[in-house]
Amino acid sequence: MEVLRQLRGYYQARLNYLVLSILCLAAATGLGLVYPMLLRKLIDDVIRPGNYGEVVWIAAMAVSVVAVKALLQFLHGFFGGRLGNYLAYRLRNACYEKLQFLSFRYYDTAKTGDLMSRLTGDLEAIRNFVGFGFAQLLNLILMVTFGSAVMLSIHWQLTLLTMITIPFLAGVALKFESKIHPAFQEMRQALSSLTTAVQENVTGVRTVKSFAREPHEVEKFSHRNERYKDNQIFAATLWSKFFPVMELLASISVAVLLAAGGTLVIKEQLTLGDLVAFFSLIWFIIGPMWGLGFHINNYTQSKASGERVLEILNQPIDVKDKEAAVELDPEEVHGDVRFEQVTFAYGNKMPAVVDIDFHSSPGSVIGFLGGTGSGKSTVIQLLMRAYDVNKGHIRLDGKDIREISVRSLRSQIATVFQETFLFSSTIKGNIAYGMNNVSMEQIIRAAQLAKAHDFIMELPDGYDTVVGERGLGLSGGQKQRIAIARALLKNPKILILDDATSAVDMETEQEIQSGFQEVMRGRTTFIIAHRISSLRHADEILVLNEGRVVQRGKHEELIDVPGPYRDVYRIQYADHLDGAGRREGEGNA
Ligand SMILES: Nc1ncnc2c1ncn2[C@@H]1O[C@H](COP(=O)(O)OP(=O)(O)OP(=O)(O)O)[C@@H](O)[C@H]1O
Repeated sequence: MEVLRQLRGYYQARLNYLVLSILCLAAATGLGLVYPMLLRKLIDDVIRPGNYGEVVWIAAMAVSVVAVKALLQFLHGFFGGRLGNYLAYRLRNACYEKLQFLSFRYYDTAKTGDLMSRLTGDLEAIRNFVGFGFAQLLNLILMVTFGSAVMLSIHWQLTLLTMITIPFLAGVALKFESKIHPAFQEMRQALSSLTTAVQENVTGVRTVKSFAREPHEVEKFSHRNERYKDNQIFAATLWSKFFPVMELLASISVAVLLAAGGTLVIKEQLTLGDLVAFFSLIWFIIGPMWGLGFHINNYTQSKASGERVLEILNQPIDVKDKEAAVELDPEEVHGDVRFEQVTFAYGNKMPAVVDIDFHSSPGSVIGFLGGTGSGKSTVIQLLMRAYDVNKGHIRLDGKDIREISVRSLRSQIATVFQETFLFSSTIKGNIAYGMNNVSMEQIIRAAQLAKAHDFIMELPDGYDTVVGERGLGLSGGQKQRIAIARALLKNPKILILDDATSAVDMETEQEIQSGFQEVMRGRTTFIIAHRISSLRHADEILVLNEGRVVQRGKHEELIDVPGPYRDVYRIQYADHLDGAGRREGEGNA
C-alpha cells in the first residue's frame, strides 16, 4: 500500500473513479445476494403456498436485479478502466520525461531491456491492479463477509458445518499460487532467452556465418527451446491438478450441505427455501477461494512493478541546474573555454583525467591526441556537463559551467560523435533534428558543407529518403557526414568533433576538413582524432596519456621534439618521411 501511496500523485485527480469503481462492484456484489433471497421467497412464499400470481413478480424482480447488477458491473469496468489507463498514461509520460533528464552516469549502468520492461510490462501490471485488481481484492473480502453474514443469519450451525472445507480450499489456492508464480517467472525468462537467441542470431548473422557457427547456434537455440517446453509442461501439469482438487474440496462442502441441510429440512428446522438459498450462497464463499491466490499474487506483483517504476521516478539527477542558473544569451556567447586543474573519476574508479589545464580563445582549434582510454572523450564530456568535475573548474567566457543552465550550455555546443546515431526518419529530419523553423536551404547548405549533399541527391527520395533504424542502408562514412551536417546546422559557438572523421577515407576527410575551415571560423573547436592529419592545423594540440597532458603545442613544434606525438606522426607518415623523419616539405628541418 506504501507504493500506492507514493503513486497517489499520479491518480489523485481521478480518485473519484477509484471510489466509484469500488462502490459499483460492492453494490453489484450486494445485489448478487438478492438472488438467493428471491429463490428462497419463491419456494417458501410462492410455490409451496401456491401463490401463482406472484411467480411473475418474482421472475420480473430476478430480471431487474440481474439487469441492475449488469449495469453496475459495466460501471465498475468503465471507471476502473478509465482510472487504470489514466494512471498508466501519466506514469508512462513521467518515466519517459525522467529518462530524458537522467544524467549520463545513470545510463552508464542502465540496461535497455530492463528499462523497456519497466515502461511496458511493469506499467501494465500497475494499470491492471489499480484499475481492477484492487477493487477485485476488496470485492473478494466483501463477498465472503456478505455471504457468510447472510448464511449465519439463516442458520449459523449449518453455516459453520458447510464452511468446513473453506480453510483447505484457501490453503490449496495459496499453495498453488506459490508454485505457479515461480513457474511463470521461469517461463518468462525462458521465453526471453529464446527471443534473445533469435534476435542475436538475426543481428549477428554475418559473424555466425563467417565463423561457420550455424550448428552451434542451432544447438544453443534447441537447448533454450527445450527449457521453455519443460517449463510449459510443468505449468500445464500444475494447472491440470489445481481445478480437480478445488472442485473436489468444494463438492465436499456441497455434500455436507446436502446431507446436513436435507436432514434439517426433513426435521422442519430449516425451510426448503432456506436450503436452496444456502446452495446459492455457498458459492459466495467458495468462488473467491478459486481466485484468492491469483489476486494476492497480482497484488505482490504490481507492488514489485510499482517499486521498479518508482525507482526510475525517484532517481536523483546528479547534473542539474542550480537555483540561480544562468541562461546564456546566444548573441553574447564568445566561446572562450578554460579548463583549470580539472580532475574527474567515474564512480570509484581511478581518475579518468587529472589536472587538465588549458585555454582556448574564441574561434581557436584545440586538438586531442592519445591512446585508447587516455581520457580524450572524458574531457569533452566534462565540457558538455555530462558529468560534473570532481576538482577544478571549467569556464565558458569566464563563468563556471556549473553556474550555467545545462540546457543553455548544451545549446551552444554541437558534437559529432565517433558513432553516429540516426533516427528512423527522413534524412532531412535527421539533419534538422530537434530544430524548428529551419529552411530547406539551410539544411542543404549544411549538407553541402559536410560533403553529404551529393550522395543524398543520389538516394531515391533525396532529402525525403527515410533511413532505417540506426541509419541502416547508409555506409559508416555517409552516416557520419549526416551527423556533421546536423552539427553544422545547429550553428554552435563550440564545435566538438569526437573522432568524427574516423569512418571516412583520407580523401573525404580532407574534403570535409576544408569545409570545416569555413564553418569553424568564429567557433571554438575541439577535435579528438587518431589521425595526425585531422589535428595538424589546430592552434594547440594536447597529447594525453592515462588522463594527464604529457605534451602540448602546435603540430610543427611537436614533431620537432621527441615524444609520443612525434612517434605517432612517424608511424602514420612512415611512407612519406625524409631522412630526418619529417614529411617532405614539412617543419623547419
Ligand atoms: N562511462 C564510463 N564509466 C566508467 N568508466 C569510464 C566511462 N567512460 C570512460 N571510462 C574510463 O575512463 C578512462 C578514459 O576514457 P575515455 O573514453 O575518456 O578515453 P578516450 O581517450 O576517449 O579513449 P578512446 O580513444 O578509446 O575513445 C578509461 O579508463 C575508461 O575505461
